[in-house]
Amino acid sequence: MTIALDLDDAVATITIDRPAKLNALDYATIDALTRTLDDLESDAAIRAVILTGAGDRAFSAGADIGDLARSIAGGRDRALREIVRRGQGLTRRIEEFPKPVIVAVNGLAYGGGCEVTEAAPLAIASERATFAKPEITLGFPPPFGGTQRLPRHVGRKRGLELVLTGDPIDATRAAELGIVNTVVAHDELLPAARALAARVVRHSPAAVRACLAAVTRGINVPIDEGLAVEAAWFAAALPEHGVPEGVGHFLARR
Ligand SMILES: CCCCCCCCCCCCC[C@H](O)CC(=O)SCCNC(=O)CCNC(=O)[C@H](O)C(C)(C)COP(=O)(O)OP(=O)(O)OC[C@H]1O[C@@H](n2cnc3c(N)ncnc32)[C@H](O)[C@@H]1OP(=O)(O)O
Repeated sequence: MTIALDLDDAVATITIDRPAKLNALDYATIDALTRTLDDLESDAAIRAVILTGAGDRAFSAGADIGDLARSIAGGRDRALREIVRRGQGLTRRIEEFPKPVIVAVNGLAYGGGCEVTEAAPLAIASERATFAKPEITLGFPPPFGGTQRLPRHVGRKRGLELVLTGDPIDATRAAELGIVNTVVAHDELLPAARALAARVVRHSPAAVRACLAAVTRGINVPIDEGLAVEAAWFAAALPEHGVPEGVGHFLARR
């Protein structure tokens, strides 16, 4: 099995476990990650997901180039089906997952490793982490959303600098660009990710889901459409009857 899963109270930690291959994501690993996400989504006891890589060198060196080569050798239709549609669907899944996915970047995050970090709602980097979009060196643009999310989040010129050069940036620069929320000492990475998860899961699942969805589905639409998204998810967070638990707690304080 090339992923490991640890369940600790309300938080699940998924570890990509192919350290000899710098946690490159072959199709078997991608499919295992997808199945795990399915299970975690339906497990009401799980309220947040941490995704990290095994070892100290890599979060993920991206797609397994051997698998990519086999898909591409099979022709454009096979490459589009096996790489682009599969991958765009998966990173979109992470982006829209109804529970917070926190990427804990424990090393290099290249290609798909960088795209997964871009798609996740929250990310913390080890001070040793580096980020790159080397797909251009392989002869194609990033196919898992990497040409779409990054420029939207960091601006066209800063996004294009990463996509067009393929050059790595360090964790500090990634934090400056907003690719990650914060940078911590290497040994503090998982404790920091767990602490962030704890700060979120202390709130009601309905409120967390509504906040995630309102931001994710509203961020790229015109403001009036975004306000309609916000209104819909405000309504979705309210109970059928009475007031939300947090309102009741506040009013009952005295
Ligand atoms: C919660 C659920 C989450 C769901 C997540 C799933 C989302 C799907 C995302 C995956 C697909 C995204 C598609 C993406 O847009 C396209 C790509 O990612 S293309 C690949 C991009 N990556 C690269 O180009 C990096 C390639 N690697 C390198 O350049 C170098 O390895 C390095 C990173 C610079 C490190 O160099 P070195 O330190 O010298 O180490 P080695 O090169 O010797 O590597 C060690 C070992 O690992 C093997 N390896 C490294 N990278 C890959 C790889 N991408 N694919 C396959 N194998 C890789 C390398 O061959 C060595 O193995 P060995 O030869 O020793 O057997």
